[in-house]
Amino acid sequence: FDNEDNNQGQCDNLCSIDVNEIDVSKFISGTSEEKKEIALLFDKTFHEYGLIRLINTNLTSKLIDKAKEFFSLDSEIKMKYYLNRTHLDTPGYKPLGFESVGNYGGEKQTSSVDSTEAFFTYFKSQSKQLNFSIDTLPEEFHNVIPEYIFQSRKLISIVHNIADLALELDENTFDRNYTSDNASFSLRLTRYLPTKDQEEEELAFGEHQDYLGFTLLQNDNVPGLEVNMNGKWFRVDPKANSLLLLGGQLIERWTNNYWISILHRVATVKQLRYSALIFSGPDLNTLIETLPCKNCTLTKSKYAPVTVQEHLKQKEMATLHH
Ligand SMILES: O=C(O)CCC(=O)C(=O)O
Ligand SMILES: [Fe+2]
Repeated sequence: FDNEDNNQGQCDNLCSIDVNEIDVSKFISGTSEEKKEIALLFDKTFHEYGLIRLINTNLTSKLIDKAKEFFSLDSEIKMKYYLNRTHLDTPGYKPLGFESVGNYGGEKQTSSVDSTEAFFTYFKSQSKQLNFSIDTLPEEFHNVIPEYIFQSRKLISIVHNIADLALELDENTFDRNYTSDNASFSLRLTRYLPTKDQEEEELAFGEHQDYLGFTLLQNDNVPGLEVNMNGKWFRVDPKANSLLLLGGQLIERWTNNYWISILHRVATVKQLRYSALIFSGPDLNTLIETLPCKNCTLTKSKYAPVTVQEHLKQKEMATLHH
């Protein structure tokens, strides 16, 4: 990690940060020595920063291309897919102004006019069997969403393998919690509208930590993502053909704060901006308590054990109070 432009002392607003990278295909085909080396970098990076870049993965940018097509449809057409919050198994569209995203507090306010729209797909098991019918998806997504779900589930498993190795835990420690039909994965496609030449910098998505396990974040080549490290905000510049990996709050709880769940937010920018996020969550009845890893157990557990379901309930309450 480097603060790229720090030396010149002239980052015009925030400095950008250079994110450590892991070559996933090298992990898959690597010797056990190479795997260990990658796990070591993963461990160090999640301990110090909580953010890593993945390259050479099985995920392509096809989904983002299709998201651009879908979001450019007339609002009337998109509204046919309106998200029904009581039927979360059915994928759906959240229009502009539906709810203010991520107004979680923090020093900076989110834009007063909600400037994001999204398409949500909740999914569960790791099989090719989907928990929704393909017909409920807009045509643009018929091929790409099932494929993305399947491939991202595979990638999350590999991330879990790296995490097991990094914490010197038994094989399958992480992934075995994500296998029942009760696991809570979701795909969120988002379009952020550009700023309207305002003087004042605003946020499109307020500062927050993700709630659950690991998050895969794919952007198009547009800036906007900002992360907080040791109290200071940095820009994360986009990089083609890569994904970012973040840990949610359960990663912090599982590791007793040895690994970091990074605080992040999205600034409004001058271009349209798209992102595809996969949030991975263990089975709802999994009890999250400190894992038996050496660095996790150096101090007494900072958290009481909690089930994923209880944790989610507490989070929903917390956002309601903002
Ligand atoms: O769109 C992005 O780049 C990040 C959005 C985000 O952090 C989230 O949806 O949790
Ligand atoms: Fe997030």
